[in-house]
Amino acid sequence: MSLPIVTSAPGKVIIFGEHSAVFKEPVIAASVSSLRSYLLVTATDDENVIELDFPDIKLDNKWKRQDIAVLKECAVSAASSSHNELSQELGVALEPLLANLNDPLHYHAAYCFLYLYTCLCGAKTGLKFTVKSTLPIGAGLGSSASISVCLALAMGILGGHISDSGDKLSNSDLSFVNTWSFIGEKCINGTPSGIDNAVATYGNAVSFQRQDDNTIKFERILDFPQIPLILTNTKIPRSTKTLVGNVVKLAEREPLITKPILSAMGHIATRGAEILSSLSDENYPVLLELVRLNHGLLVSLGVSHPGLEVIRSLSDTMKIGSTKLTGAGGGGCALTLIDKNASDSEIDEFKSQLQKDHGYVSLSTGLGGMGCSYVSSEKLKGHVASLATVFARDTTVEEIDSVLLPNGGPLSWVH
Ligand SMILES: Nc1ncnc2c1ncn2[C@@H]1O[C@H](COP(=O)(O)OP(=O)(O)OP(=O)(O)O)[C@@H](O)[C@H]1O
Ligand SMILES: C[C@@](O)(CCO)CC(=O)[O-]
Ligand SMILES: [Mg+2]
Repeated sequence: MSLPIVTSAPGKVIIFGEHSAVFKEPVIAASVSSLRSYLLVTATDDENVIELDFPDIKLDNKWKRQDIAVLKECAVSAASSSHNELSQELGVALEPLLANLNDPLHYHAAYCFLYLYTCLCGAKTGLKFTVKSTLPIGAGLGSSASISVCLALAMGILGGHISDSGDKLSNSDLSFVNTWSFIGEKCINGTPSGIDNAVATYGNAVSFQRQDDNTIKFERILDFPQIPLILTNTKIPRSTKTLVGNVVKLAEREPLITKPILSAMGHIATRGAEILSSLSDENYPVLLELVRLNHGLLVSLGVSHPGLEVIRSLSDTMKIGSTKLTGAGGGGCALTLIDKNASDSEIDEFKSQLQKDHGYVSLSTGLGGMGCSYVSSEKLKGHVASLATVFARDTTVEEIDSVLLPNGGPLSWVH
């Protein structure tokens, strides 16, 4: 395997079914292929270390060969056991390597990295992993899944599980990345449903339902319609792990109340999928209604935030469309599905009021597009200097996009 290598994965928007997905209800989500994470793997100067450089969260950490070597046995056993649960033994063995990381953002990112690395690459050293993302972190757009997918794909190639000589990722490559990025999501989030990593792996749009036996009913929706929506980032920080944990606790405390709420959310996702598969001017208002219903149920589970209600309330007042939180909620992003009667100037006014009065940022983006992808070292020849520049600290989104964004930049991506 020659270096450098670059991998990438998109963010996602959940249209219907966040939180209920964790309780094995159906969920529909689409990739946001213009907002992505990118991972560059290079050789380190000191071949006795592995280095993790996550400039977006100001984390740069190195581990020595002997620290990694002691994990070998439990990593082999974790890699060969069930891929639905994390290995407690490996978790305990990793603790001393994470002991200096007090910020939970750092801890979970490094835990995900080390868990995947030891399982997929063994005790190899001499590698540096640098991650840059154009996705807002912790805002509901699947940043954690996109970095897990980047890591799983790169480590799949480095560990010899995925060949980097083809011109396409095979179904079994994608299934490998999906399985291991789910493990990475577990390291960051505890009990994810697997929807975020599935969308970041496969791209486009996906309908997904975890079954009671933990298998997944999964459909790739290749002709997902472009629905007119506005994403608004409140920039209110929150953690998916905490929000999902709170809903799980509520469901344990009040099963008779929460079960019908969660199953109603599942019915919304099923109905939403039906409407999206035959979207027309006639049934479009039903989609708006489903967004309103879905948000109301999420509010009842306690995962909204006054800052998100500002967006919902303004879109109702101005009759712009229907708003729901997207992702885990508690802050982060809301999506507003635009009412076809809303004029362009009203939509502009809606965005600028949210910006002026609350400092919120509107993200205009299409849905769907490329899932995980990589550029092999062969195809990176001639680009090494520009890669060093964009993966440095403090590069802007525009600078990153100009070099790395698939379908626009100079690199030829395999996907
Ligand atoms: N660019 C990045 N660099 C390093 N770590 C990151 C990056 N992006 C995400 N992470 C990790 O993922 C965590 C955020 O994940 P979290 O699941 O809370 O939010 P999200 O994935 O953005 O939103 P959601 O899960 O609701 O879609 C961070 O705490 C960090 O550990
Ligand atoms: C809140 C949640 O439903 C979506 C987070 O993007 C959690 C999950 O499904 O893993
Ligand atoms: Mg996440």
